[in-house]
Amino acid sequence: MADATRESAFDLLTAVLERRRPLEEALDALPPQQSRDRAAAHRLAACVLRRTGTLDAVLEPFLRREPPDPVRLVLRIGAAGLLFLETPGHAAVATAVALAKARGLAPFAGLVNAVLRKIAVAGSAALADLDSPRLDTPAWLWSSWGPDARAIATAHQAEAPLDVTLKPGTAPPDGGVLLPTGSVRFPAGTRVADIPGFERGALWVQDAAAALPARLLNAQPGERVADLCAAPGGKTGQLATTGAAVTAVERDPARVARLVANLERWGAHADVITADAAVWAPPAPFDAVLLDAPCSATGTIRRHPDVAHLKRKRDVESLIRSQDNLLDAAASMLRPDGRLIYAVCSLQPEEGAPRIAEAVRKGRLRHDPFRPEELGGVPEALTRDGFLRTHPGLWPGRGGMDGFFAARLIRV
Ligand SMILES: C[S@@+](CC[C@H](N)C(=O)[O-])C[C@H]1O[C@@H](n2cnc3c(N)ncnc32)[C@H](O)[C@@H]1O
Repeated sequence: MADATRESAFDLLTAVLERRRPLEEALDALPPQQSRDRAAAHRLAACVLRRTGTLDAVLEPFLRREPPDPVRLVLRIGAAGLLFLETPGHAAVATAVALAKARGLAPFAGLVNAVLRKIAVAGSAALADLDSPRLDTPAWLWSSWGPDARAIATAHQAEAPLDVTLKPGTAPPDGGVLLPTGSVRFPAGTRVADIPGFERGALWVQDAAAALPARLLNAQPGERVADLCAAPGGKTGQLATTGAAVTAVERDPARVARLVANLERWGAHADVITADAAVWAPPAPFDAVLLDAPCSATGTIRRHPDVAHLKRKRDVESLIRSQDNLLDAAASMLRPDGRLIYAVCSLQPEEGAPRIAEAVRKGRLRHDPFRPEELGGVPEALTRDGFLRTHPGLWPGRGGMDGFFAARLIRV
């Protein structure tokens, strides 16, 4: 019998690569009988997505002709186990052969067996001389990242650590490392539910870089603050625990429900509005607005390796139109001299500085550069123009961080 983890991983990978569904969505859609192996299947599928180019390069010399896509998937799963997940050779080969049979690919079982046995014999020597960071990165992304491409792509090869944001007054939990920016970091693979304080809502999962935009807004007690595009609410939680009066705007009702449940668990209060932030008008202007705009999310590839497979260059072109619209809307919500933080979890240059230039050109906002003391914990993320630019290659000795761009604008 094929093993359930590999069958689930095969189904997850088919959903992502054939049906172009996000990996998280595919995980949620696993039938209940497969959900027991969810974590292991997720890890295996994520490894294949992270290392697809390398796995195909390793398989290449052993394939005389192009196998059907599902057979290639079985081979990638088997090779990932052998080369990256320390699966013993005989187990990786036997489970891949069984998987081929279970998924109606019995005529290819002999091929799977022969190819994987050869890779098992070669071991890590099969990886020698391969430029993995480059092989595992789509060409359009590599070229868009300029001189940082190799550092970013190298960081993408490893599983990301787990970062949490602490509610003010919470002591850093045991086992975590307090980062210079205030987030607490746990080793990759840590289950958040196992961290003391999680159950009582004293902390929530948020990458160290993702925690910076809300800090840079510097919300003060009593200020009226808006959080636009708010769900699942990591940034709303940060703002609400400053004592500011927070209004969170989110358009997707299912995600609003998650946001409300999260705020309740954290004991944080915000007025939650279900609306399109590009058209919603507040009853009175805000002192400050955080706009965490929808984006290509390429800054989260190390956590969501499916993004590198699913996003296309043309997606960025349509996203920047909605970013410009949301910036216009955010400007309209601010009082004179009110401040706006624009943030995106993207590594794509078009979603960063040019959006700020466009907003400034329209005349209602001016750029207010971040000062070095505001980014004391991560000075390397401050650009010469006064923007925040993080990427996974920063903090190489500490486990990196997600890719974020942020800028501050003032209503004139
Ligand atoms: C990057 S996520 C936001 C993450 C969130 N700020 C946090 O820190 O947890 C983007 C969110 O924006 C929402 N969204 C996208 N376009 C929107 C719009 N025009 N108005 C309101 N919400 C929007 C999406 O439904 C999604 O929940």
